[in-house]
This record gives sequence, C-alpha cells and structure tokens, in this order.
Amino acid sequence: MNLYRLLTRDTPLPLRWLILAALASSIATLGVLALVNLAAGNIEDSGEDKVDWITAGAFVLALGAYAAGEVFLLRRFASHVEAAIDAVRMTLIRQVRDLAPETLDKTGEGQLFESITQSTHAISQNSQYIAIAFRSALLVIVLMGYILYLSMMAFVLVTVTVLIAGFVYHKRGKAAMEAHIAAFGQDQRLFNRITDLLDGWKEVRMFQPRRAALKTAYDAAVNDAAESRIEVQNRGFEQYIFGQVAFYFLLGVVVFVAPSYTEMTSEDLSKISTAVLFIIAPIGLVIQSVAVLGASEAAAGRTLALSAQLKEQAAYPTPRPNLNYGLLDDFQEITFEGIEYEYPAAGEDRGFHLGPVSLSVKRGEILFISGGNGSGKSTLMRILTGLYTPHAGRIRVDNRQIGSANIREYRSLIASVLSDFHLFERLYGLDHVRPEEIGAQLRAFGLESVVRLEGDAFSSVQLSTGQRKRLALVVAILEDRPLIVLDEWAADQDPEFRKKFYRDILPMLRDQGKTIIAITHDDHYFDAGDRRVHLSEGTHARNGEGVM
Ligand SMILES: Nc1ncnc2c1ncn2[C@@H]1O[C@H](COP(=O)(O)OP(=O)(O)OP(=O)(O)O)[C@@H](O)[C@H]1O
Repeated sequence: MNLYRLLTRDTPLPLRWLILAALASSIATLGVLALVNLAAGNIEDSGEDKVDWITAGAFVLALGAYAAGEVFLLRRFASHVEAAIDAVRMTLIRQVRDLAPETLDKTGEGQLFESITQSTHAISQNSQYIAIAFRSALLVIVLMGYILYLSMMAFVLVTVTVLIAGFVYHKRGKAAMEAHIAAFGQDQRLFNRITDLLDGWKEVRMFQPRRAALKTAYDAAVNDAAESRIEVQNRGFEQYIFGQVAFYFLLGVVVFVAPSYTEMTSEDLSKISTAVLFIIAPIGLVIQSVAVLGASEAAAGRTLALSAQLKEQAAYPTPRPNLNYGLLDDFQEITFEGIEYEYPAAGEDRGFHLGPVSLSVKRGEILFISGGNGSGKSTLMRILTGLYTPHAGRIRVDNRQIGSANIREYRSLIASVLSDFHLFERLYGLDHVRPEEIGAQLRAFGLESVVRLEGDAFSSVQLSTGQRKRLALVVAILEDRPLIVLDEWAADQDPEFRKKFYRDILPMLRDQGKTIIAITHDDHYFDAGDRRVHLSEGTHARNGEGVM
C-alpha cells in the first residue's frame, strides 16, 4: 500500500490503460492455450498430421496480441514509475531545502541520502514487478476460469493444491528473507571493516597491535559474511526445488486424482494438463513478485515516513515569489541581543547552553570572536548567519527585527566560510561574475598554479585543507555580499599567508565596505580587528581587548 501511495502521490496512475493491456495480454494467453488444445484435438479427430493454417494463423495472432499487450503494459508502467519516483525525489529535495539547518544536522545525511538515492533506486528497480504481479494474477484468474469450464473437480483440486503450496512457499520465503536481511547485516559489518582498512591505513600501518586486531576482526567478518551468503543461496535453491516439486505434484493431482472422482475423457485431461502447464509460470511470478515487492514496500514506507517527518519539521514555507531581497542591503548596524541556544542533554551527553550573548557589528567593521574549545563559537556563528534559530534573544538589522518572514532576506546579506563548509566544484549562482575577476582572485589567493576556471567550474577541488579554505573564501568574496562570516579561517594557513590574510586581505575587504565577523585564535593578530568579543564556556560574552 505504501508503494502504491508513493507511486500515485504526485502523478496519477494510468489505471484504465494498464488494466486494458493486462486484460489483452491475459486473454491472448488464454487464446494461445485454447488454440493449442484445439489443434491437438483436430489432429486427434481427423487423424491427419497436415498443418491447419487457419488455427496456426490464429495462434500467431494471439501470440502477437500477447506480446503487444505485455510490451505496452511494462513500458507504460515503467515510465510511470520513473516519473513518480522523480517527483518523489524532487519533493524530498525541496523538503530538505526548506528544512531548518539545525533539523538538517539532526536528521543526518545518512538517512536523507538513503531515502533520496538508495530507497528510490530500489523502488524504481523492482516496481515492474507490480505490473508483472498484476498481469500474472489476472492471467491466473482467466486460466482458472478455463479450468473450471473444463472440469469443476479439476478446478477444486488445483485451487486447493495451489493455495496450500503457495502458503508453504510464502512461509519458507519469509525465512529466506530473514536470512537475506541477516546476510545484509553481515555484509555491512564486512564493509565497515574494509572501510577501516582503507580509510585508516596510516593508523593501521603505524601500530602493530591495531593491525593484528583489525586483521582478526576482518577475518571474522569475512567468515560470517560468507556463511550468511551460503545460507541465503541454500535457501534460494531449496525454494526453487520446492516450487518445482509443487508444480509436478499439481500435475500429478490433476492426472491421478481428478479422473477417479469425475467423468473425464482423455482429451479433457490433456486440456486440463496443458492449462496447468500454462498457469504455473504466472503463479510463480505472483509469489516471487510478492517477495520482491516486500522490500520495495518497506523502502516506500521509509521514504513516506521521512517525507512526512520533513513536512512536519519544515521551517519555512516555500518563499513567495518577488520577495525583495535588497531591503536590508544598506544596513548600518546588526545587533544580537540576549542570544541563547540549547543543545539538550541526551544520555551521557550533558548538553550545552549558549548565552545569553549580546553583541553588535557596525557596517565596515572587523569583529573578531575568540574563546576556548567548546565555548560555543561555532554555534554562535550558525545563529549569527541565520542558520540556527536562537531559543531566546533577537537579531536586529538597524531597527528591523529578523524573524521567519525576513530570515531569507537576512541570510542573503551574508557570505560565509564556516567550519564544515562545502566547496562546490561549480560556481552555482555566480553566472554574472567575469572570468577575469575570478582569475584575479585565484592569483590574489595564491591558487593560480593549482586551480583553473573551466567553463563555470573549477578544474579541481582536490586541494590541501588550507587551499580549499582559500578557494572557499574566493567564492565567498565573489558572492559580493555586505557581510562576510569566517570560522577559524586562518587556522590552516601557512604563516606567510596567515599574515597576508590579517594584514592585507581583511583590510582590503573592509576598504571595499565589507563587514567581517571572524572567529580567531590568532592572538598575534587580534589588533587586525576593530573589536573582539571573547566567549567563555558559552554562558556569556565579555569584551575582549577591543572597544565594544
Ligand atoms: N549538534 C550538536 N548537538 C549537541 N551538542 C553540540 C552540537 N554541536 C556542538 N555541540 C556542543 O556544544 C558545545 C559548543 O560547541 P561549538 O562547536 O559551538 O564550540 P566551539 O567554541 O566552536 O569549539 P571549537 O573551538 O573546538 O571549534 C560543545 O560542548 C559541543 O559538544
């Protein structure tokens, strides 16, 4: 049901066409069967072995109708599924975009990535089984009708046998699925050990006891994974053999039991046996589809739940068009009053309370924020940039208070390089910047020998930590916003460039009218700022050596 809800949520299913195509394909299959029986009967009656061209022609037509119905059904369904999954992905991405950043941090990349990529991929890969199951179920009904037409007793025997065998097969399938899930878990553990080996190769090579312990853990994971896989394969083979035996048993029931309880000619018996031969494949497909669709159903359930959760947590409604982002551009002062933020305690974690913090920055000022590790500087930065919403206090731009109605407008004032910045390979949103300007910035930041501009993308972002930060600041400067916020930007720069940053780049940006708020530990350069605020254990801000 989740799968159906997901696939029809944004794009309606072309149900009428699908039913018609499935019906056409099922009736054509019945036609094939009836024509085979007819031809066999004709040969028996006339005793001639000449080709009956009319029946053969009808047979070819029925085959053509079957193929056409099948192709139409599967193609149409596949394109619907892809469109529906595309829509689901777009909705999730839009929801993530509208999510409050602190909620985004909490939800975690893993869950979002899983739903947006893997779950939707699993659904898209397996969803043709919906069409197959639907068509097969319809075909089973049509063929059972044919068997009923031939013999009531055969119908009852086939129905009872199929139901019992189907039930047992399904139960065994559940056990196989559990084995499959267990094997998946073992694969994950093996994957983690391999990641340890690959990502931690330096630490592994440099410490012998770690190397030995990791080898033991890796060997155990390999063994467990292999055993689980063998178990899965064995169960798969057993299922296959059970299916075959059940099928032969069904034939046996029809051939040995049915004639003992009812009047039946050998011609009827042969017709019923042929119908049983035809029915077995679609029954197998229905059962197989149910098993495969179980995984898609679970994936759809996870995706819908995540989507509902994201909807609930949506921080901001989709922005109204024509919002005027320029209103705050000519601000003179930004004030943060009594800002407080709480990371609640959870289990062993004692939690953290920031604030109350009050500070202000005037246009064209360089404001430094200093403080010990864990004093709350990065958290404060997330609030100052409008990414996190403070639990108490307010932000004002001149005399305008910032709230949910103008938070986007506020954020648009700020270019930032935060501690967990992401460097985009492409210059998204910077189409208006001239390549010469970008080249000049790359030279100013000593990057001209490692990065080039190729079209609208950088030639590489595989740089050293310090170079990546330089490139991120280049992009921030190119964004040309009035306020630049930096979180320990200079920490990874060499002494020479650090000096250049404090003595040349910051004053140059100030001269260009930029306002700068920067977290720094560089006490040698505290004088490069106009003022400094020192954060102590997150509980309060006090003035540093600067004027406040
Ligand atoms: N997402 C989070 N959930 C819970 N607690 C957090 C979270 N992020 C930070 N904290 C806690 O809040 C406190 C302040 O963290 P923050 O990163 O703001 O400090 P900081 O001054 O920037 O530290 P550093 O100088 O080491 O970067 C720390 O005790 C940290 O454990």
